[in-house]
Amino acid sequence: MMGKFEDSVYDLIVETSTNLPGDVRRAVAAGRALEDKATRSGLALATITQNIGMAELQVSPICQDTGMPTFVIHTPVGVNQLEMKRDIQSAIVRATRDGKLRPNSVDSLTGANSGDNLGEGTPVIHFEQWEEEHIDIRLILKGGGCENKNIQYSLPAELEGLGKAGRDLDGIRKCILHAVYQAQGQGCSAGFIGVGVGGDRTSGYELAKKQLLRKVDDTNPIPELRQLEDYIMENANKLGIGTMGFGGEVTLLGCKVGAMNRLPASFFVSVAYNCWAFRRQGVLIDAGTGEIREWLYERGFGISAGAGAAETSLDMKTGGAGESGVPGVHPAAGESADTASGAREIRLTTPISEEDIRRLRVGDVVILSGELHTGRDALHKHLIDHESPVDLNGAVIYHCGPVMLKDEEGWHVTAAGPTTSIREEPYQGDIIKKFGIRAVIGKGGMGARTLQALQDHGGVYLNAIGGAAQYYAECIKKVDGVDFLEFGIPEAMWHLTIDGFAAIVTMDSHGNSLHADVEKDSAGKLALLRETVFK
Ligand SMILES: O=C(O)C[C@H](O)C(=O)O
Ligand code: SF4
Repeated sequence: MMGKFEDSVYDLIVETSTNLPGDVRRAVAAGRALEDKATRSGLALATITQNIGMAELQVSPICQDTGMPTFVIHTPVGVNQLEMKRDIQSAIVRATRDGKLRPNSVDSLTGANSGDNLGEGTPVIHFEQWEEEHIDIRLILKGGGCENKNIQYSLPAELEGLGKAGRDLDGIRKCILHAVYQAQGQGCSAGFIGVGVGGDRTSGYELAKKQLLRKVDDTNPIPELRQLEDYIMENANKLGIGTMGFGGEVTLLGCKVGAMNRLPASFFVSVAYNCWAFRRQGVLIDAGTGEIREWLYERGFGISAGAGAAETSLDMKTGGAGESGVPGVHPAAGESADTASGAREIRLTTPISEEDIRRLRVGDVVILSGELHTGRDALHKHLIDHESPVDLNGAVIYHCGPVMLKDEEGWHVTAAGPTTSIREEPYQGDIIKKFGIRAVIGKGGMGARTLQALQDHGGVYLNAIGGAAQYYAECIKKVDGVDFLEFGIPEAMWHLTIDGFAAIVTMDSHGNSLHADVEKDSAGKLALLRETVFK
């Protein structure tokens, strides 16, 4: 029975992880059309577009964080759901082995990575029955960085900048604006949000996530909610947060709101924030054979996420491998050149001297060559009271948990974008000083303690483009080694040789932080949206 079902689920997983759907690509293209090309956000969007194309072409993960696989399934009465569950699990294991999913299931008490994406609570599978003849199976791969920016409000509430949010449509409006504001660039804006109004704390979030299954360009059948969605789409972009929190015109690409009944005492507004790498797809499956009958969202093939005109991504600008994959010519080492956006472009090779670092300013584009070392949560915690296995003097630490595959020749990088840096805020400043690190690469920015350490010691924070996992994987030329593989593949310390790795200085050694500036500026803009809109 259903002999092809496992293959069909495997195909759905690969498609979801590697080929961004048509409606999402069109939303990214619409965003690009609104953004000034010659800005940091314009560059970031161009890089994102390039990455979407590379992932499709190479059938490789769009982002290295392939998220928590979440299936929403409708089956005809009488279909064996236990058998389906086993097939889904084996498709997940196969997709992980093939590098289409990163091993992402971690034991919460021991920290052990199961290695195959199976474990207590993973994957998430919601079954429901229906009286149709086919099986409808939808999959969302939502990464941890944007999941961390989900937020739930309990009304009435007092919201920063917006004042009182009551139990009415205007109160909901304020919650949604606040949700976009508090995410800043950390969930890899420009994002998509699903909002659940009502329910309890659990069903409210479920409703919010279900909104993410709607097509980006659909219209809400409930008039008040349609109005609210339109209002949010128009006004959230006035916050000026921009792509990756770089500041700019485009912060939100989609907003979908649903409502359900609540208890008299509770009024929850639950917001599910999804990054631009909005990976969800679905298939209609023949309940007899298990074969795919139909894709439920337009597939991405041939749909440009670009705005049409030929524009410059970080990569093309710096003369690296462009969309054609043809490497260009880099300026000589250490040479700086001015670019169309007015940003200075500076080439550095590791190890980096204090003098070179002190010359960098917020807004500079740095093109790195040499070696870098990945490190995220487990490593930072470890380094606080242990020595490093390699010399980190003048070194570059990359907040990254890559997708890696091993064959006879050794390890290969399959996807390697940055992770959210703010999680390392409690450790980073001390670690920079203890080991003499000169540059930290990540995304979303860091806080006051790190900024102080950068100033005291002579260091910079470089913001890479979140989700651009194929783009960065191409800059990694060699895997030199690995330490702490026992932390699991994403958390291990990978030693990598890079060439032409481009990122933007967003915190420098002179006390400047673009993140602090954008946050302050957007707080001011949020307060302008305080007046009641829905009476
Ligand atoms: O885990 C990762 O690699 C990235 C994560 O999704 C993040 O946005 O921080
Ligand atoms: S790194 Fe960014 S794009 Fe990737 S899952 Fe995290 S939030 Fe999404």
